[in-house]
Amino acid sequence: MENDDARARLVEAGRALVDAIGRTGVDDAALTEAADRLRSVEALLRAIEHERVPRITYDDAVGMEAYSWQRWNVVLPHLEMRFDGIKGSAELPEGLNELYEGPTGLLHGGISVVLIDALVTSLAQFHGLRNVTAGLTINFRKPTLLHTPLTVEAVLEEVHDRKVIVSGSLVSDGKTTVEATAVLVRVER
Ligand SMILES: CCCCCCCCCCCC(=O)SCCNC(=O)CCNC(=O)[C@H](O)C(C)(C)COP(=O)(O)OP(=O)(O)OC[C@H]1O[C@@H](n2cnc3c(N)ncnc32)[C@H](O)[C@@H]1OP(=O)(O)O
Repeated sequence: MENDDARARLVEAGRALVDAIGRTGVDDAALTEAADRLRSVEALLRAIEHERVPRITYDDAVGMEAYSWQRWNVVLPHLEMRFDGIKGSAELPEGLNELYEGPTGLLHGGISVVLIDALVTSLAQFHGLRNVTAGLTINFRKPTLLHTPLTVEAVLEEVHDRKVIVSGSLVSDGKTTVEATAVLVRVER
């Protein structure tokens, strides 16, 4: 990829912008001016486009003990994933903010599912098991607070012919708030 530092700076600015758009209380004239300016920034960026948002490929993920998931995607939470044998984990040291709110002050359950699904499927990929999620059982045990450190955890439980079972959980400030079991099915590509 081109210069990682420059792209990281852009993505960080983009994440801050998305947050500011969500919370702004400025008047209509300022909203209109902001929209016009953003359209010109968009045109600048679209001068050269990738077909997809750059991300790690399946082949690169096999055996890679640490990687940044969705580092270049301002829409999804960025996770620093680590893999060690049958275990995987990912940290969000500052937790997530109101952009991801479900019940007031709490993380939306669907976002918890995204975090867990991302880690369990990536753990299987680390082991060279190319997969899609076929089934996911989720239990929301406790509310997950916003702005609270989060850890996502996964354990590779069983590997069958095509089926792979991985358990996952979300830990918020030391408490397990969400537990999951995923049935992954191995696919050709
Ligand atoms: C970092 C790198 C980034 C690069 C790559 C990043 C990819 C990461 C993926 C991210 C995770 C996702 O979001 S994945 C997206 C969401 N998921 C999907 O779109 C999947 C849609 N579903 C399908 O395509 C299909 O249903 C499949 C492929 C899952 C299965 O279809 P199939 O190939 O015809 O196989 P089938 O015979 O039905 O099933 C195979 C075996 O699995 C079992 N099985 C199938 N479904 C289930 C189920 N829900 N619960 C229990 N078991 C099941 C069957 O009983 C059978 O067992 P047995 O007879 O063998 O015992």
